[in-house]
Amino acid sequence: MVSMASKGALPIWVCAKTAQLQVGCSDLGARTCGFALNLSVNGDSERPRKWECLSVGVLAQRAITPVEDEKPQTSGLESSGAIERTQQEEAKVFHKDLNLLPKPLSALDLYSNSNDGSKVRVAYQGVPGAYSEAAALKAYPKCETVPCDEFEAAFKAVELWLVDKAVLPIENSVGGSIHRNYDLLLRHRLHIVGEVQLQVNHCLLGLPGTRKEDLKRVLSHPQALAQCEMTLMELGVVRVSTEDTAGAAQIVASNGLREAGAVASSRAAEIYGLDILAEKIQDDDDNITRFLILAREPIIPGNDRPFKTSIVFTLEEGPGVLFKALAVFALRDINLTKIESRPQRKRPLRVVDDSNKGSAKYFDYLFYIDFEASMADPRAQHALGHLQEFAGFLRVLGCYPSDIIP
Ligand SMILES: O=C(O)C(=O)C[C@]1(C(=O)O)C=C[C@@H](O)C=C1
Repeated sequence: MVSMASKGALPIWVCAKTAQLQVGCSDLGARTCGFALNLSVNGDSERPRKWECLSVGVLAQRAITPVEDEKPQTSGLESSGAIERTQQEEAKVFHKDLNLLPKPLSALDLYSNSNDGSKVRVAYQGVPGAYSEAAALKAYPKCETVPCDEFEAAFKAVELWLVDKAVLPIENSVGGSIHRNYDLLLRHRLHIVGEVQLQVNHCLLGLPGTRKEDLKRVLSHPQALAQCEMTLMELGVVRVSTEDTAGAAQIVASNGLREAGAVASSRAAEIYGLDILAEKIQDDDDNITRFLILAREPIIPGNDRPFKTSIVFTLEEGPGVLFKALAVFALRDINLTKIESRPQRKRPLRVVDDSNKGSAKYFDYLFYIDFEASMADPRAQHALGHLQEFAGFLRVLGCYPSDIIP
């Protein structure tokens, strides 16, 4: 079967002989994109000979699709006679409009040279209208935003070259850390290449014509519900968790829920056709969420503007080790902006054998630290060299320009 590679999606190539599937532009292109799927049905590991564009995936929204020339070579045997004619007929049927011909993948498709991010595809968790999407647009005003259902899907989308970057929330000034993303940072091998600080002004949304007094339930992301605790207490509504704030607005709108409201952005109200029943309903006026921008490659640390570095490490057992670890920064006048500890999942308990007093168990932690210095700064290099003396494990998660709220 051959179907047309429409604009806005990735082609899936199938080998007629082995039924191997490959997603991407060409043999080379797909490898470059890092997601060749080889599903051999009969165990035949022979190099595929005849490739057809089977269908287009829902994996991506913009075309990164091959031109005819980019198809993997067909052997002389198979390109002869009837097969060749059939292919020519198919080509006529499917490529009448030259604009529909897929464009070759170029370096510009993968990296942006422009500051507005017009060539960048950025994954975020949630649906259009989520704050994470706003954060992506703050970082790359003309980027193409790609919604993902889970944080992990956004990590994977970058790893699989489906997108260039991911923008994910890491902490909020009221609600605190988003632990899931700390854990995922360690599990995945992406690099932090930037941060976005976003002022989050929550609105209470409802179907057109509803009044906030009529609401019995309010739906939103747990972080957003926590950030609006006082307003929601006053309203006396039941709080219902959703995957993201805009998703809550979508549920209220698409189900025509008259007795339910959503805590979400004013942009979500616009997108899903809801009324804004109250504005700035967060407990703290300065409600800031900090997002991280993740990419496959690190950026070259600079010292032309303020930079931050994020690291994660473990410490060996001993008195004052955390104090010593933090001192490596204090000694060099390096300011720490964040410290977070997470349990070491594979080794949550440490058993200390002391025959006089029995066995004591302590929790073992991973420490995440952000500090205000670039890795181009010798102070930061020396601090990390010093830290290695106490750390069992140390990884630099990224070095990136600090963001500011204007
Ligand atoms: O639900 C959204 O809109 C999100 O982008 C997620 C999120 C979060 O996880 O903290 C982002 C910003 C706000 O703090 C509330 C929710």
